[in-house]
Amino acid sequence: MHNNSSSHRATLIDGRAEAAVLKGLVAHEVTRLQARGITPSLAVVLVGEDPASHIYVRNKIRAVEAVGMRSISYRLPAHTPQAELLELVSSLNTDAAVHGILVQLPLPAHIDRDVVTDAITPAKDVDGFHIDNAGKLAVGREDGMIPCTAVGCRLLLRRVLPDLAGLHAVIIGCSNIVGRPTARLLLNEGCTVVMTHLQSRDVAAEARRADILVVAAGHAGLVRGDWIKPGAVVIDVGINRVEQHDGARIVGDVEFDEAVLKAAAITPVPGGVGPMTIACLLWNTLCAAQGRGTGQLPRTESAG
Ligand SMILES: Nc1nc2c(c(=O)[nH]1)N[C@@H](CN(C=O)c1ccc(C(=O)N[C@@H](CCC(=O)O)C(=O)O)cc1)CN2
Ligand SMILES: [Mg+2]
Repeated sequence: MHNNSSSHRATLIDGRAEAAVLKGLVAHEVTRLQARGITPSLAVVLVGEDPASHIYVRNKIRAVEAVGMRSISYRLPAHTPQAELLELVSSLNTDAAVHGILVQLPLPAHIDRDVVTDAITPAKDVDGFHIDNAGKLAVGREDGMIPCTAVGCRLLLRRVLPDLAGLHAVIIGCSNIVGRPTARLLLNEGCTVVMTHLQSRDVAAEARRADILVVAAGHAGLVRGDWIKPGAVVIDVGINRVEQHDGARIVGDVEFDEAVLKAAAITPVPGGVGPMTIACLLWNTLCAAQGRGTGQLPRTESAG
């Protein structure tokens, strides 16, 4: 995938179309489970008033219900004591009618995120953040729950690169939600993976070596066109709200207008990774109801 001509524009990787294909697959499987008297159920817990979190939670609940699953939502005030949140998690763990449990992040500062995620029964941990699930992925196992955004990134990459083995993948940003699990999945695919972060000496130089560049730094416009090797595939995980003269706009971490002239393929923001995160959450909830981890997603026919 190499193109240097000045008229070149990258292929857009359509996350909405890809997500629709996956949602269709989940909806079909939900029908089969319902025929056996099982309705997959997801408990969604939101603590506090973060406006973006409210939107994400609302979108997740809609998506859950659109594929025929059940959602149970809990909205707790920002001052909720950690012990109270842990009690709720504990009651959801023992409720046989609840298959998946999701605690929306970020949590208020007085709550220890790790304590809460580790309180969720690993088999119901549809975010894949529990230390048992993270640990499985860290040692190359994919029989646990795998974080939704990472699974989504891999699916989008596979759409344009059927064989990832041997490719040089550079990840910018090493969060437990995105960067680290995505690195693990790409390592499992046979990529050479470089993980970069705030302390990395020369992130641009690392990025320029990438066949696959995954950017999850949370920094609008961080990646410029000259950071991208011609023909690279760019996955932009960033979601940044920027104010402009004509109102607010959502942009990624990649300077899209520059990158589109260099990359072979790129995910847009919005409409790239974001919709896949939600579709993969539905898949994980289905898997939890089936009593198994995320597993391998079937290779779907082209979405677009
Ligand atoms: N418990 C979790 N918390 C958080 C996660 C997570 O996976 N589990 N990820 C993010 C937020 N997130 C889901 O929770 C999320 C963010 C954005 C999108 C999305 O579809 N974005 C749109 C554009 C955004 C917009 O228009 O506002 C897109 O990219 O097209 C989905 C999910 C942090 N917290
Ligand atoms: Mg997106």
